[in-house]
Amino acid sequence: MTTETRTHVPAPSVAGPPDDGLDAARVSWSTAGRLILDGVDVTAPAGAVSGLLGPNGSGKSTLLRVLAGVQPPSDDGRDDGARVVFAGADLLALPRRRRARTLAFVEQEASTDLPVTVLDAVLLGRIPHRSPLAGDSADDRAAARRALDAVDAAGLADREVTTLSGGERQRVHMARALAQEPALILLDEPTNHLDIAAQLDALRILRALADRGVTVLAALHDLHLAAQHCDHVVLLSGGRVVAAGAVGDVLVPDVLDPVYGVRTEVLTHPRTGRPVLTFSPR
Ligand SMILES: Nc1ncnc2c1ncn2[C@@H]1O[C@H](COP(=O)(O)OP(=O)(O)OP(=O)(O)O)[C@@H](O)[C@H]1O
Repeated sequence: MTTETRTHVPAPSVAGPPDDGLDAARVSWSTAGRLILDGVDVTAPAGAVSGLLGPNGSGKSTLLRVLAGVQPPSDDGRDDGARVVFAGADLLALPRRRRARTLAFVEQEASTDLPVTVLDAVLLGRIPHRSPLAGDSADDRAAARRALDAVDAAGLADREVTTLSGGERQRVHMARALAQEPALILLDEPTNHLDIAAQLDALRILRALADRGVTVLAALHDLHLAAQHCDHVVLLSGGRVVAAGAVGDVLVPDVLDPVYGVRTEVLTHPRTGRPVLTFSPR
C-alpha cells in the first residue's frame, strides 16, 4: 500500500503564538435559539492522531463542520470571537482554494449521488492543486491512483460511485481526501460502515498520515478504537469540552461514567499496554 506525502502549504501568519497543529478556541454555534457548541477549545497536535469523542448529539459533527469552514454561521448572528488557527495561520480566513489545499474534510454522510466513476470522484480531491481551467494532469491521476491504493480500493477505480456499498463508499471518501494531500485532515466517523479489518485499515492510514506530520482529528464513537489508536482525545458533552488530553488521562471511569451514564472498567492491553475499556449499565 502507498500513502500520500504531505503537501506543505505556506500560509500567512496571524497574531498569536506559532502553532504546529490545530488550535481552535471559543468555538460556538447556535441555531433557533439553541446553543449547540458553547465556547469549545480544541487542539490537535501535528503528527498525532487526535480523537473527537462524545455521546450522540454532543456536537462532534457540528464542531468539525465549523472547523472545516462548511457550517453556515449561527442564525442569531452571534460572534463569540472564535479563533481557528492551523500551523500559525487563521484557517477560516484563508482564501477558499488555499484552504482546500491545506484541509481535507471527510464528512459522515458525504454525498455519493454523483454519476461518476470512483477515479473521477477521487480526482475531485486534486482540484485545489491545479489551475482553474486545467484538466487532470498525469500527476493528478497518479496521486488519485496512489490514494485508491492506500485505501485498498484500486479495483474500484472504474466503478460508478452510486453502485458501491456503504463501506466501499467510505473508502472512496477517504481516498478523495488523501488525493488532496492535506496538511490537516478532519474526519467525521471515518470507520462508519466498515468491517473490523477495514476499520483497522482506516486507522492505520490515519497513523501513517500522522507519522508524515499531518494533523489528524477524527470524530469516533468507538471508545475502544480511540483508546487503541489515538494519541490525544477531546471529549464533548452537551456542546462543551469536558476533558482533553492523553488517552490514559481522559478515557477513565471518573470522566466517562458521568458523560455516558455507564460504568466503565479499564484493563490494560497485554501487548500494547494501552487501556482496554469495558462498559456495563449503571
Ligand atoms: N442545523 C441544525 N438545526 C438544528 N439542530 C441541529 C442542527 N445541526 C445540529 N443540530 C443539533 O445539534 C446537536 C449536535 O449535533 P451533532 O450532529 O453535531 O452531534 P454529534 O455529536 O455529531 O452526534 P452523533 O454522534 O449522533 O452523530 C444535536 O442535538 C443536533 O440535533
